[in-house]
Amino acid sequence: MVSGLEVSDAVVRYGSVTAVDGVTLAVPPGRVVALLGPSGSGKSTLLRAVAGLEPLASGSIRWDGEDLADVKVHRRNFGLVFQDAQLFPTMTVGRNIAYGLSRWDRAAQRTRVAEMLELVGLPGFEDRRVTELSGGQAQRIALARSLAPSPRALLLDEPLSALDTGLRRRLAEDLARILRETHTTAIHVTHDHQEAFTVADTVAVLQEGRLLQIDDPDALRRTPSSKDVAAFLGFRAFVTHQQAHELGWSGTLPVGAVLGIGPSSLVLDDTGVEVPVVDQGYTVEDVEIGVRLPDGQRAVVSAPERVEGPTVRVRLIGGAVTPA
Ligand SMILES: Nc1ncnc2c1ncn2[C@@H]1O[C@H](COP(=O)(O)OP(=O)(O)OP(=O)(O)O)[C@@H](O)[C@H]1O
Repeated sequence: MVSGLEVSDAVVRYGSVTAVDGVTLAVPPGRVVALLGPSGSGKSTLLRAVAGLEPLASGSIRWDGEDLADVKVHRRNFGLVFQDAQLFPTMTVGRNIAYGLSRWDRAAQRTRVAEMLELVGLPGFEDRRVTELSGGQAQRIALARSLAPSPRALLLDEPLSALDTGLRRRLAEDLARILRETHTTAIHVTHDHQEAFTVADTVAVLQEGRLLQIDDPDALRRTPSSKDVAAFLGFRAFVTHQQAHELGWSGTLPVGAVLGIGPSSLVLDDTGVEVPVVDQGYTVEDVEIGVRLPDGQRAVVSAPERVEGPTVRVRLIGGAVTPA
C-alpha cells in the first residue's frame, strides 16, 4: 500500500473545458507539494478535486491506498485554506479556531487554541474580533483554524495572494516553518514560483491542465524539463553552448540542450561583452536592466542602481539547462 495522497491520471472537465488533463502525482506523508502554474492552468481545480469539491471525469484520488471517489468532502479529513481567510465574522478569533473541535471538552479546546495561536505567531489573540484583524493576521488565523483538528492533509489555495509582496514573502517563510514543525502533509496552490520554492519540498508545474514537471526546487531551477517550464520560472532567453561561451560562461552543455538565461544568470562585469541597454525598471530589491543579447534576444541583468549610457558590459555566470 502506498501511503499519503496519490493522484492518478486525474481528469476534471467543466462542460467542454478540460481543466485538469491526466495529472499523476503523489504527496507522501509530511511532505509539501506546490501546484505552480499560470492563471487557468488548472491548479485550483485539481486542489478542489482532491478536497472532493469537484468530481473526476476519470482517474483516481487515493489516501493511504483508499479511493476517495465516494468519500464526501467533510469525511476526507482535509483542512482547507483559501485566498480570503473566510473566518466567521461574528465569532472571536478563539471561537473560529475552536470551530472544528466541537467534540473536544472546553479545557482541551482552550489549550489547543492557545497552542495554535502560539504556532502562527499570534499568542493571546483569543478574544480579538476577526473584523479587527489585518489581512496577514486573518490568514494566520485561518491557518490555525485549519490545523487545530489535526487534519490528515492541508489544502491551501493561493492563501497568500491577497497580501502585499513583503508580507507575502514573510508569511511564506512562516508557513514553510509551520508545515514542517507540524509534519503536515500539504498541497499549496500558487502562481508565484518564489513562494512555491519557499513553501514546498516538491513543485508540480501545470500548464493548460497538464503536469509539465514535478521536481524539487533545485532541480526545477537548474534543469527545467522544457523551455515552457524554464520561461515560466523566469528564464526568458535561450542560448547555445557557443553563444553561452561567447558571453563568458565556462560550463558545459549536453548535446541537444540550451542554456536558459534568468534574472541572476548575467552580471555586470567591466571585462564582459558589451550589449545595448533596452530598458530599466525598479524591483523592490534592485534595478532590472533589460539588455539586447548579440542574437537579438532580450535578457535581464540585476544591478544595485540605474545605469547611465546606452550599453553595459555583462558576463554569463549561470543559467538553466533545458532541452532545445
Ligand atoms: N466553475 C467553472 N466552470 C467552468 N470552467 C471553469 C470553472 N472553474 C474553472 N474553469 C476553467 O478551468 C480552467 C482551469 O481553471 P482553474 O481555476 O483551475 O485554474 P488556476 O490555475 O487555478 O487559475 P487561477 O490561478 O486563475 O485561479 C480554466 O480554463 C477555467 O476557465
